Amino acid sequence: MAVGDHVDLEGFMTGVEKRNPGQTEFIQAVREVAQDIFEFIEDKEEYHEAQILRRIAEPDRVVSFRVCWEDDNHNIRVQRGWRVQNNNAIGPYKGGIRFHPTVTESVLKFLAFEQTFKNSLTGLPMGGGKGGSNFNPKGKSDSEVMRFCQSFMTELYRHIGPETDVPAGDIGVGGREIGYMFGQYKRITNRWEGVLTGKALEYGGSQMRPEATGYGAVIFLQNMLQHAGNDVEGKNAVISGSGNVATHAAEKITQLGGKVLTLSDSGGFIHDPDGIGQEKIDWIKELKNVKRGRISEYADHFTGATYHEGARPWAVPCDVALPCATQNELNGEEARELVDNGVIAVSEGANMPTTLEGVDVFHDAHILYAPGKAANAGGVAVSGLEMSQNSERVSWNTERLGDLLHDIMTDIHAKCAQYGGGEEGGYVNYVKGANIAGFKKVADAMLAFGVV
Ligand SMILES: NC(=O)C1=CN([C@@H]2O[C@H](COP(=O)(O)OP(=O)(O)OC[C@H]3O[C@@H](n4cnc5c(N)ncnc54)[C@H](OP(=O)(O)O)[C@@H]3O)[C@@H](O)[C@H]2O)C=CC1
Ligand SMILES: O=C(O)CCC(=O)C(=O)O
Repeated sequence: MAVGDHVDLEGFMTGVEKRNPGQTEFIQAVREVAQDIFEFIEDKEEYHEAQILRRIAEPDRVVSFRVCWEDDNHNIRVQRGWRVQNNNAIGPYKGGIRFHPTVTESVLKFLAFEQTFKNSLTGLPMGGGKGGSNFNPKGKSDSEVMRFCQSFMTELYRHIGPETDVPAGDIGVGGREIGYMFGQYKRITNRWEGVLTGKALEYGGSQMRPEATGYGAVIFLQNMLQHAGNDVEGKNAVISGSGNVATHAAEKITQLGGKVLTLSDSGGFIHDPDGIGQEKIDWIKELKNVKRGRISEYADHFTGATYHEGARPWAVPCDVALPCATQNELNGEEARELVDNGVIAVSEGANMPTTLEGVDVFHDAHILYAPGKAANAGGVAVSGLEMSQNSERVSWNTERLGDLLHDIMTDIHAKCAQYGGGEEGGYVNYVKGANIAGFKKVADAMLAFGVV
């Protein structure tokens, strides 16, 4: 037996905490996975012997670099950039880039760790990675964003490639930023290749990629509800965020006959009892993606809607909730409020938006609860399909991609139900299901490689 084998969960977590001091988000993400995996591998000696979980919880590498750029007033600005390459057992590293002032190494390590399980769940050959910078694109001119992106890529390009690591967008990185980064990669390397996903259709992007994460989270929600004999139709939904994921989740809820009551940004949330239907969603997309405005402006524009400064939307009574903004945006108290108000299902468009205490509240109340690594996997899944289209030099149509997204989300639901089912009263623990199903494929690949 190898040294350190068969430590219990707490012993394992003590080691993770010692090796990653102060990295609270990373430690939280590892704990959430480890508690299920310890139970799963209890009688599976080969995973213990090969120290599989310990190895997945240690990124293959973390690259950190300086990003210098010049603002419009000719001041030299210095930011930090990172790429965390967590695990490439089943395919090239794959995962988004986040530009936000709250970005730290801990945040990117948690995201890359989660991505490893998520990408495995999609069934596509993709490993897990994530990158970003503490750069804040808000309030910057297009020229400033372009200069920052070019400088960021001038270092990043040496660590990525279509067979090595394929980044995409995340918070603060949308079509504009992907365009600037792809242009710079092409300029430096003199190669046109599918090194980024989330590209525009004109230069190798995929149909359905912008919609995929939000639509996927609602398809997963629909699967959970149908598995329990219910449906999205007629349900009131509370959604947080007003970016790519939130607006497309709202769109899909509306298409399936539900009513969206709220959206938010980091300033507060809007509540529209009449429902935020397609026309209003289009208005918000324009507000956020073109005018780069604040969600508070919605309440000035649409009568009947109210804006709640500095608050989150979880106290608004609803049937289903979709956190689609950021990590730890839904705590234990808010989860209890949702449960007390009669929520029946929660589907996470964001990554780790619910605190560990909040997750326990949902499980104790037997709420249908889908963790981000399963529910928001539609985005990276269509990114994987964008990679396939780029390699083949073809473009598939919207219908084909929509069908593939639907099938992949339905398959992820089935895997979660397989590994997370069998609980009292037929309850499915989707966290456990996602963790085990995601882990197993990566772990078995790692076993095949021996000690590397
Ligand atoms: N884009 C994708 O394909 C995928 C995204 N995700 C996850 O979904 C979530 C949203 O990403 P996406 O929609 O792409 O990002 P966007 O940048 O398009 O939108 C982010 C939204 O979240 C809000 N937000 C960001 N940080 C905070 C904060 N600290 N507190 C409150 N609100 C905040 C933003 O408000 P404001 O404008 O005020 O900052 C904005 O409304 C993230 O967790 C991301 O990791 C997961 C899978 C794929
Ligand atoms: O499309 C991708 O590669 C990654 C999307 C992403 O960042 C995520 O799934 O969290």
